Formats: sequence, structure tokens, C-alpha cells
Amino acid sequence: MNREYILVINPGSTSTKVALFKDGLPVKQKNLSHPNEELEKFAKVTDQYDYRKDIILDWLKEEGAELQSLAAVVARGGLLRSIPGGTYIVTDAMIEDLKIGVQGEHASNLGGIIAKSIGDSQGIPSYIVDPVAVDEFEEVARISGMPELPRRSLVHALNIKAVARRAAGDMGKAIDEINMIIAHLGGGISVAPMKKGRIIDVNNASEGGPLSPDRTGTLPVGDLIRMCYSGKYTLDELKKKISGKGGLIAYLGTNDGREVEKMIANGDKKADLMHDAMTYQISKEIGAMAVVLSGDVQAVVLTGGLAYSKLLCERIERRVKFIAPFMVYPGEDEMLALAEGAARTLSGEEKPKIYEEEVK
Ligand SMILES: Nc1ncnc2c1ncn2[C@@H]1O[C@H](COP(=O)(O)OP(=O)(O)O)[C@@H](O)[C@H]1O
Ligand SMILES: CCCC(=O)OP(=O)(O)O
Repeated sequence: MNREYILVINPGSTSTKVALFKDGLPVKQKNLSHPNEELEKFAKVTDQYDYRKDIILDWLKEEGAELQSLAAVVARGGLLRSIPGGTYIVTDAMIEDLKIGVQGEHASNLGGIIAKSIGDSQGIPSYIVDPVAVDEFEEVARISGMPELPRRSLVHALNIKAVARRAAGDMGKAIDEINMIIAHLGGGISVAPMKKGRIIDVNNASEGGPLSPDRTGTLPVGDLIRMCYSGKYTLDELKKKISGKGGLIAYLGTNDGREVEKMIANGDKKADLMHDAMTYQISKEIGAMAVVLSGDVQAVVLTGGLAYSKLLCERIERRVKFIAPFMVYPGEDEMLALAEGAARTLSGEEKPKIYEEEVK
């Protein structure tokens, strides 16, 4: 059987997106949503390994796709050590760090692990591309105020870079000619100032910045310390309260933006306030990043699943439109960006990076 397909795996906090690419085009793809009731059965993200892998293998079966037809497996990379952008071959050292979650727990840690297990079973390569640990910070952005706790780059790098290329193209520019602020609005939220193609700062999408569908974002730090020492919660419970059970889900019982909008349409005042609070915090972060770029901003760009919402985009546009032209690219270009990264290495156009050699 010809090995002609690239299997693309993209585990997010609320879904696993899968696709089969052939000759640069998606021939099959699906967004496999994971209801909160399913995910909350697992204490840790790595415990979801069998659950998510089985769902992917079942999908391949449903589509009649044989594992023997795969040429490579590529996945979204996780909270690894800080590394430059690019395509990486999944190595054993990377797997160790993904299992530990060296920069925290996140569904994307499962990407490389599942990719390598499927890849190894077929004797084919497995890759990750532009993982969330991509770090292009300017030095000043790393300073927090406590030397032991530098600010860290955890960012939806893959989609932000792909959307930046599209937005720049739509403006008739190359990505390295302009500055933009790109807000990826998914289960987690990244608001990134992009200076001539480099992500020079970002809120930490796991633990800081605006509240998101399932994350608190930045919290009042003194009150948080007191909560940690209250004796009421274990470390794991507190981590979950911040990421997984924080943000919209903590107030409204759902992390689904569509559900929240149904609640608003039905006259639910609390849902309306929470939705407005999220858009207020996103707008505030966009304003902060405009200052990072000294106001030299050619576009404010929204992307990610939440950007499908007209109401959400309108609420943000109203507050930030004075900064620069406003552009919206709902959803994500991650699957194509992943497939292209793998295709470039398979064709020899790009040499894959080795994680152990790139760690900062
Ligand atoms: N049409 C829509 N309107 C409002 N929210 C949406 C819509 N489509 C998706 N979403 C929301 O976007 C969020 C997920 O975005 P996505 O970029 O797929 O995130 P992730 O990759 O983190 O799972 C969820 O809260 C989902 O409910
Ligand atoms: C840690 C950044 C990645 C992230 O938040 O991804 P999701 O929005 O898919 O959860």
C-alpha cells in the first residue's frame, strides 16, 4: 500500500481535531468535541491518552483509512521547555518532557505522545510544529517583578503564525513588514503583539491574561496566595480551578461559547455579564499590547473558535477599533500549518529540528 497520507492530530482543551492530508490538501477532517462530563473523569491530562488515542483510531476506521497508508504523523506540540519556532521530530527526550508537562498540563502535551506512538507502530516519522512553548520574547517582556518567577511565553503560536501570514497577505504585505496584535480566542486565550513576524510578548495562555472559557486568567495574587494556604484545597484542585474549571465554566457551568450565547439570548443576565467581562478583559489586553508596540500597529486580528461569534467580535471591536483596522479569521489554520510543516520535512525542503538541541 502506498504511504500517501499525513495524519494531523490537534488536541485542544475542548476538542481533538484530526485530518488526513494528501498532496497538501485535507481529504478527510473532523472536529471531535469532548463534552466536559467526559474530560472531568480524568484527574490529569496525560490520563486522557488512551481516551483521545482510541477516538482518533476509531475515526480512522470509520473513514476506512488504513494505518499502512500513512507517511507521517504530525501533532500540535505542548508545554515543552522554551524553544524557537519550527518543525521538530518527536524524540524520546521530548516525550519525557511532554509526559511531565515541564511548563504545565495541557491537552496539547498529548499531541506528540500520540503521534509518536502511532508513527512508531508504522515505522514512520512523527513531528510537532510551532508548539505552544515557542518563545520569541524580547528580554524586557520576561521580567515579572520577582526574579524567581520570570514571565513565560505560552502561546497559540501555530495558529497565530498561520493567521498572521494570511492577514499580512490580505493586506498585500509580507509578515516581516508589519506589526499586528493577534488574539487567539479558543479554550485558552493568547493576545500576542507580533513585531515583524515575531511574537515578542504574550499573556500566558495557560495561567494569565483574560479569563477564557475554561481558565481564570490573571487573578488577584494576594488573595490567591491566601486561598492556597487556606487548607481547603489540594495542589491538584487549585491547578484545576485555574485551568480546566476556571473562567466561564466556573460561573456558568459551561465552557461552550455557543451555549453561553444561547443563555444570553434567553435573557440570562449573568451569562451576559460574564460574556461582556471576557470581551472587556480581551480588549484590555489588546490595548496593553498596542502599548508594547508603541502604537505602531497595522491590524488587530481575532481568530480561534470564539471568533465565530458575531456578538463577541462586535463587543471587542467596539472597544479596540481606535487602535488599528480590525480583522477576523474565525477558527484556526492549525491543521494546514501542521500538515505543511510535516510535508516540508518529508520533501527535504526543511530540516526538522531536534528538541534537545534547541532548548533555551
Ligand atoms: N460559532 C461559535 N460561537 C461561539 N463560540 C464558539 C463557536 N464555535 C466554537 N466556539 C467556542 O470556541 C471555543 C473553542 O475554540 P477552539 O479554538 O476550537 O479551542 P480549543 O482548540 O482550545 O478547543 C469553545 O468555547 C467553543 O464553544
Ligand atoms: C497553553 C496555550 C495553548 C492553549 O491554551 O490551547 P487551547 O486553547 O487549545 O486550550
